[in-house]
Amino acid sequence: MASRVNVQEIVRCNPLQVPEKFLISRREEDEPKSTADAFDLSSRIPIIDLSLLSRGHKEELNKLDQACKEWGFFQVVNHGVATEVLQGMKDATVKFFELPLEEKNNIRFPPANGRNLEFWPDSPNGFKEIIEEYSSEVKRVGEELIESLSTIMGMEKDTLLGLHKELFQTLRVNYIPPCCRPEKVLGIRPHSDVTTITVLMQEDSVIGLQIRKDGQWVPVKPIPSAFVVNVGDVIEIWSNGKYKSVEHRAVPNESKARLSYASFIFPHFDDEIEPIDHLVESSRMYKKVKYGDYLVKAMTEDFIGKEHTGMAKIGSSADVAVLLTHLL
Ligand SMILES: O=C(O)CCC(=O)C(=O)O
Ligand SMILES: [Fe+2]
Repeated sequence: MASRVNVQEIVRCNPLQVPEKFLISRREEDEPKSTADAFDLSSRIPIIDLSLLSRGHKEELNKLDQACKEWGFFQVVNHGVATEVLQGMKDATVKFFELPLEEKNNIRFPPANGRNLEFWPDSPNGFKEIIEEYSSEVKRVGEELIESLSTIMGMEKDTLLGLHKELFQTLRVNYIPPCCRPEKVLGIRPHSDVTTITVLMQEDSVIGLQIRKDGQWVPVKPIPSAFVVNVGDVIEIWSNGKYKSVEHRAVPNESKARLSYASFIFPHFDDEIEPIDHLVESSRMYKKVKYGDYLVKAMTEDFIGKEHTGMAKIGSSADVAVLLTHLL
């Protein structure tokens, strides 16, 4: 198999030289910087107690509603996933990243079709097993959150889950090496997630995730053992824009590597996504899209930030282009 670019090797061989392709573009340099205001906003990112939420606690459901409307992001505590499982996942992953480069280069890339243990590497010892344990716990957390989303969207608890012909889940571990020029480099470019929801575990001691809010890049300060959850594009479309799939990015740290564990929860490729009738108040903002087509286009074309959501927006430039070709 052809070897892939390995950022650990790049940093090991030449820690002071950042390759051109990792430097932020001019367009991204125009982005707002994180200011004191951003740090202030950061302390207002909602914190949701899953045990209350799942028992139908009214106040907690209201908090979720506000969080999805105003932030698109929240942290989840009291989720019931044992600390040993969270730590076990982190420990095994660190061991995985310490494996020799040749061994990592021999790993097959899975097709993007959801959770399948067959595609995860056998070493380090116990890696597959902890991934399975961690992922099934995260799936339970994801399902409980989707049930509460269904409730706050004015539907029966199981309606949203039922709109998924099948509920898929994938796990991506992001590794961002320490970087000598953190202000010039982006670890993960600005994007919104093409998911129903994303459940992220971050390092307890390294800040890296930033979300776009009120024209600022707001850091999401880790709360030990909490998950960071964000509403994805699918919920934004189903709710006709009431709940926001918010742009976010990850920046490197000067002295420490940062790992993050993103579990993406999303529908079947054949599912058709469109605003749910009773959530359309005045005008319909999104048209019907086939999830698989939307995902593939979002992943393969050169979009920045939330540009790809234009594919589903009524009245976007993509729409006008189609109309023009029909008229000509
Ligand atoms: O590393 C992070 O905190 C964010 C990861 C992320 O946004 C993603 O994997 O989609
Ligand atoms: Fe993301």
